[in-house]
Amino acid sequence: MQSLQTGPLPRICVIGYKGLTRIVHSVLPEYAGRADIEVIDEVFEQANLAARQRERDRRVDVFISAGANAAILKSTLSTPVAAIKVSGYDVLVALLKARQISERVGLVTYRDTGRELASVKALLKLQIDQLAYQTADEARDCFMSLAAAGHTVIVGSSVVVELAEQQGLHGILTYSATAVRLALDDALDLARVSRLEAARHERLNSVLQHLQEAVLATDEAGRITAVNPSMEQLLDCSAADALGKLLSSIAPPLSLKAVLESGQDEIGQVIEFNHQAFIANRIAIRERGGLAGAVLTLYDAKNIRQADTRLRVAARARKPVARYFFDQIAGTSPAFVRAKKLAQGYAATVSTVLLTGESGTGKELFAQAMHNASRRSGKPFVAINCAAFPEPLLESELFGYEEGAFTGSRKGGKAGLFEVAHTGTVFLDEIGDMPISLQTRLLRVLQEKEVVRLGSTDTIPVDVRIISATHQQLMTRVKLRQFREDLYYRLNILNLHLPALRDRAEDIPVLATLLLQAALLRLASPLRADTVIESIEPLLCRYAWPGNVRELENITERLAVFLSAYPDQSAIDHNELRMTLPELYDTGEDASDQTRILLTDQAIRDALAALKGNRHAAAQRLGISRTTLWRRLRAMA
Ligand SMILES: Nc1ncnc2c1ncn2[C@@H]1O[C@H](COP(=O)(O)OP(=O)(O)OP(=O)(O)O)[C@@H](O)[C@H]1O
Repeated sequence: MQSLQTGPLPRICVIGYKGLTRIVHSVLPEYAGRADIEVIDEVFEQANLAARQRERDRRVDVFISAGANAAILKSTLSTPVAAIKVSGYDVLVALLKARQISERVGLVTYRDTGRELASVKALLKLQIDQLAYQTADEARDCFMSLAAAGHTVIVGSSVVVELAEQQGLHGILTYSATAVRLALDDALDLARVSRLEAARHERLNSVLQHLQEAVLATDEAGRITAVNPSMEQLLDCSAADALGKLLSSIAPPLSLKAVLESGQDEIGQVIEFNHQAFIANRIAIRERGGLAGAVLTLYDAKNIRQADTRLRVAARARKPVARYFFDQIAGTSPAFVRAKKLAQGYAATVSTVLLTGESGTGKELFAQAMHNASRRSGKPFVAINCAAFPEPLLESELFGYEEGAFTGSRKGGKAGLFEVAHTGTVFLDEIGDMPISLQTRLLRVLQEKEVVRLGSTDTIPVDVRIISATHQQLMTRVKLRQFREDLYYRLNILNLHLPALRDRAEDIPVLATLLLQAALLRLASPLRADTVIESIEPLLCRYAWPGNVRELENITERLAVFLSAYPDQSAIDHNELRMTLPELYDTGEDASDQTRILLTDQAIRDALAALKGNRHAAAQRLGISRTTLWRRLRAMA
């Protein structure tokens, strides 16, 4: 036994005997670096044992042997076997050697060499007695009868040559180095093909192993030839126990008999197995035109239902999206800039955010911008106002329902907002108004990351980020036991307070200008928002803005409609404006002050004239900043 090469080369094992192995050794150097070749010097049963051992240990890609040895190995091993074949030329060379010793030669061949030998005999003018064998015992018998017939020179395989030598006769080997080389070349080809085949098999197997679906295959008789781990689990039976058994005896409801008989595939059948519903596909396997077996694939009906839900949600015409980005959020006051920076930082995290602030301060705007600046951008953004729905409706909106969950429930059920928002963000506005029973369900979603539809027991995994908002003091509600404390801490991981508009007065003219300009544009008015806003700035800044930016939006909208009736700004009727925006005038201050609302160029000139050009005093009297006065004067120049 000898190993000439190591490494990831094709592994070849040559099993020969005496004379043959000597020839093999003589050619091995020619294969250095091309194959890892082991040579075993054994015959028949011993050779077979040695080969089986190596096959069990997966140490060999291809075996090589000759004559009866090769026939035995081929019938017992599943590893490929390349045979060293004796050619007519090899026999001719051996007979020529024999003729030098005697004119009568005994020839023992593996199986009958046929007509080829007949012509050789005629050419050599030799008396050749030929006997053929198939088994080891027959080889021995052939030799014995030739020896008994008085042959002194016997040509044959290694075993025959050895027997001759033991009897003091001449034994001449039929094998040649060329025959060995041909067998080695065949073996290299076989090894390459079988390695490719093994790699493909391994790849397929690993796909099968990792499939969530339960898969099994049978041969044409219905015996199991492959099962994956999901199927093992379902059958409650290991692959080792299942392989080779009749599927109909292990799991009659899964039988593939009908497909094996008809050759017709059965796709998408609903079956029940182990009290679970499955969708079953039974597919016939065809090889070289004939039916070679069948494959069964079972899909868990629950997973299919969930996938169906996702598909329906994905197919909804209007996708729930966030429209706002941070750069669309206007405001330059330090308090606002701080809040925006903090929100941008939060956007980069995965944590839950609680936004607090009065109504209309921009909480939803911030939630959308955070979503769009997060890794979830492009995924759904779903907002719901928890104060806007009665409890049962809010529950079904949030968690969805199964068909038949309640009277009037929609056919096919309905996905809740958490399902719709899967992989994205859910914005829960006015969270402080969520009824306590729903707070418990919400907490479950946060903890388990799964929802259960109304009327169902199936859990649906959801991956959502939650941003909630409130204008209330949530802690006070916690103390009054109107809000669950554990939920409060779950929601309030990151906190962002948005300042009221009156607490960031600097932003009022900025926002008012932007909002008015947008409103004027919508009305196709040529007026410039900045000059209008400058003229009413004191009035805007004096107002408390209880409705914050939303209220400012409403007022600028109204103002735009009013202004669009005046193509010439200087002709604006101040009393009419007062009627249009009464809340701004309702400050309890002297009415004479309020007449300055629309600060015309003339009003500025008048003030400066009265105060002898003192800009500081004029700005004070006009109720505007010196910068505003300076800008207006420059525009008037
Ligand atoms: N900084 C801002 N820049 C531009 N528009 C703003 C800004 N802040 C708020 N808005 C606008 O004001 C309106 C109200 O904002 P939003 O709905 O986000 O407020 P909210 O705090 O969520 O209100 P509520 O608590 O009443 O739901 C929206 O139309 C929004 O576009």
